[in-house]
Amino acid sequence: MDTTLRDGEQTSGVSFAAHEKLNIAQVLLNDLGVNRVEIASARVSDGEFEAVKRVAAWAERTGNLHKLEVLGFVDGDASLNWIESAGCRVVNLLCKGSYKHVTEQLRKLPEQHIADIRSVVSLATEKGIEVNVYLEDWSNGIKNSPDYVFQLIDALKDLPIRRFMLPDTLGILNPGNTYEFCKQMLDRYPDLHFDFHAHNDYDLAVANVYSAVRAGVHGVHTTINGLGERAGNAPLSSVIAVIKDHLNGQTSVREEKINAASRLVETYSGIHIAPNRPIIGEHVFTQCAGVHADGDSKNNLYCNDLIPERFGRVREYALGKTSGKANIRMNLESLGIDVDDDSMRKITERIIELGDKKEMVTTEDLPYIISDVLHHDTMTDQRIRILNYSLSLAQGLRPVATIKIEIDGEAYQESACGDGQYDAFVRALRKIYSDLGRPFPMLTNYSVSIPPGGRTDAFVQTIISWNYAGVDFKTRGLDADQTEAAIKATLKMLNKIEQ
Ligand SMILES: CC(=O)SCCNC(=O)CCNC(=O)[C@H](O)C(C)(C)COP(=O)(O)OP(=O)(O)OC[C@H]1O[C@@H](n2cnc3c(N)ncnc32)[C@H](O)[C@@H]1OP(=O)(O)O
Ligand SMILES: CC(C)C(=O)C(=O)O
Repeated sequence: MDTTLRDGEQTSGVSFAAHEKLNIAQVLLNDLGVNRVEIASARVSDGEFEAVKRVAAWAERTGNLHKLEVLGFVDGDASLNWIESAGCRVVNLLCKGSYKHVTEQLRKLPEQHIADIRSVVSLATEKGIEVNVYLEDWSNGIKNSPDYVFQLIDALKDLPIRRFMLPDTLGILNPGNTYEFCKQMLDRYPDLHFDFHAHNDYDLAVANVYSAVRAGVHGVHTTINGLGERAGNAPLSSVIAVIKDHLNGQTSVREEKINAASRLVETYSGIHIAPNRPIIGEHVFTQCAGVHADGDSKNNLYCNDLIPERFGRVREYALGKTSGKANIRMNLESLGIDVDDDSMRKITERIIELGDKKEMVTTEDLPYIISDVLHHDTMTDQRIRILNYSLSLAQGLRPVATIKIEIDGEAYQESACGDGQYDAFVRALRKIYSDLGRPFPMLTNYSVSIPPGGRTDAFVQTIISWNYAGVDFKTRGLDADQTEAAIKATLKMLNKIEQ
């Protein structure tokens, strides 16, 4: 069960708009093939009610309604009415899984709490709403008040409850005791369905899911990109890979769709994915060390089972201080450039030198480096050139760009207004491309930074991400002026798409 839209939205700073919730639910159920999604907590807000209504209407039309779940409270008919009016049919009832939570948060005796739960379950059954039960703070409960946990389950086990869901609410478990506690539940209640819900406070969420599955739980909860309260939940990407590769298990999730889903949630949530996050991080399929690149060219000696293509990604070879000839050759090959051994040595030396200065080098920088190092103009191979441009910026007026470019020796000129100087530049460029009937890539990200480590000569680095014919790539420009850096990155893109 994926709870990106409920626990994931409990990440500090995250709030999904209704259309974003709908889109994420569609991606989870249609593209990824997740079995169930938890889309909200009941009673949260009017906006949340509208969002749930919208997702439920779509799910009803497409036969997915039984896969939508909403967290509800033990509050008589209040949560149930909310869920019913929003058009949903499954409640995940938030019951207290530790003695501490019942007595200190609800300030009730276990018997009173059990009576309240019974009454909600009975109301839900009357309304035709299916019930799953969360045992909130179960990990603490099973450690410190197991008698209460068993009293609760003994009292509920014969009610129409489809699943009992065991949360490690505070992320306090480790792989050893997750196994032990889950096994205890499964052995004591062999006829009940148990889900495990991990939290990542000790960075053990995925390891704990691994142990819970080994112990035999029937379902696990995940979120895209590991979003969730505090340090988050178990990320779907890693859980799917671990179940397949380490537990020899099968899931319904289509691995090759994971990357696109992660990027979508990254955009909607505004929570950046760390570049070294397994499976989905930007750099996790990039080999940096020369020895690794060399080994890959000799029967993929440095590849494991996490083949990037499994997850809709590609292997890359970084260029920098730790590059050897193998890294550079792989990149040159991808550009269709062949150089002799002496030139290769000189290019390698220059890239190492740039790496020593903390400069980032991308594949698209290579033709420029080659021109510079070999003192011959490989740039004559460049089919597109920017001949002239003027950018205007005036108080109270929209910026205007006039540009003149050359494509295969033919010059073209256009002007356009934009929201900023670079936007105006790109709009003018788009006009030329559109008049010529040439496709133009989609700009998917734009970041400006000082090169890592800072530079005294005040250079700025603009890295632009593009998508062209379904392929994602980046180009980089370095200049004292931010807009000029972006224009340099754009020129690299224009020539890259011609290859
Ligand atoms: C571990 C988890 O992730 S649990 C996540 C549960 N989901 C959420 O909390 C969703 C977001 N929450 C909200 O929008 C709000 O907190 C609401 C609408 C649920 C309640 O709002 P408020 O009425 O303002 O109460 P507030 O948030 O201050 O306190 C929570 C109340 O719920 C009670 N409560 C806690 N757990 C439960 C439960 N399982 N069932 C019923 N009531 C509960 C608390 O005892 C407290 O009641 P009190 O005010 O009478 O002491
Ligand atoms: C909803 C609750 C049970 C939860 O997310 C947790 O305890 O971690």
